Amino acid sequence: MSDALPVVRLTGVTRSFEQGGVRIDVLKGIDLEIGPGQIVALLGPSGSGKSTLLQAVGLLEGGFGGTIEIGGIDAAAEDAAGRAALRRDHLGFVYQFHHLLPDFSALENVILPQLIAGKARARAERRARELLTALGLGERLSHRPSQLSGGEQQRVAVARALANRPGLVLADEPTGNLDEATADIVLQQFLELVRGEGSAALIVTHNERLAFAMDRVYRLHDGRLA
Ligand SMILES: Nc1ncnc2c1ncn2[C@@H]1O[C@H](COP(=O)(O)OP(=O)(O)OP(=O)(O)O)[C@@H](O)[C@H]1O
Repeated sequence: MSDALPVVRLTGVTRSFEQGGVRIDVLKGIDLEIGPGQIVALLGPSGSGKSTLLQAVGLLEGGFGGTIEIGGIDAAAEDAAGRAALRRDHLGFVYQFHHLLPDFSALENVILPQLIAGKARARAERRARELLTALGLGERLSHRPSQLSGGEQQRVAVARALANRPGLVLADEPTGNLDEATADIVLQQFLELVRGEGSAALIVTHNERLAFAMDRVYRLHDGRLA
């Protein structure tokens, strides 16, 4: 294990929900450390709290106990703007459904987050072309999401997540809405690209075979990681 700073470190992270007067403890004390470039699979039955754990790392929601550090910075010590900056500078997101902007082309969907992060247009476009081409979409740059297949849409979402070179990519069942054969191909391409880029990743998946091709595999069970 190198002594490089982990991209994320969770210490004793907890999360409970209260519904109709009943309290459920979904996360009961999660310790997790992911180093630079490490690809980590997260498995677990439906309702075990995988998405909740990704939300903790994604800093989009409050209500978590314990400590969440991103790039060595304690997220709880930051205000909303500080947490937004941590997300922008360190994290990329891929969801089960792509959430691409429908009125923009594949290329523009990958350029946009880079412009928001302050990159110059020409550089952002070069990067977007490079990523989309690596994912086999070099001939689909000007297609809108509705003109792309489900697998192609998801690959654009992958390119978008990687556009700003995040230290950590968070992926919540990134191929969950695709048929099995397409899901396999897209997840493999995603893994190869993440590896090539040197990003770390935390990937929720039901694909045990591909999970075991990752660097580490965790299972979430009864609120804890094993
Ligand atoms: N906002 C909420 N309010 C109340 N309960 C919630 C809320 N969000 C999640 N839960 C509960 O927390 C538990 C974990 O949900 P979560 O979505 O994290 O599971 P998951 O492992 O991702 O499941 P799946 O594989 O089905 O997506 C579930 O019992 C769910 O009902």
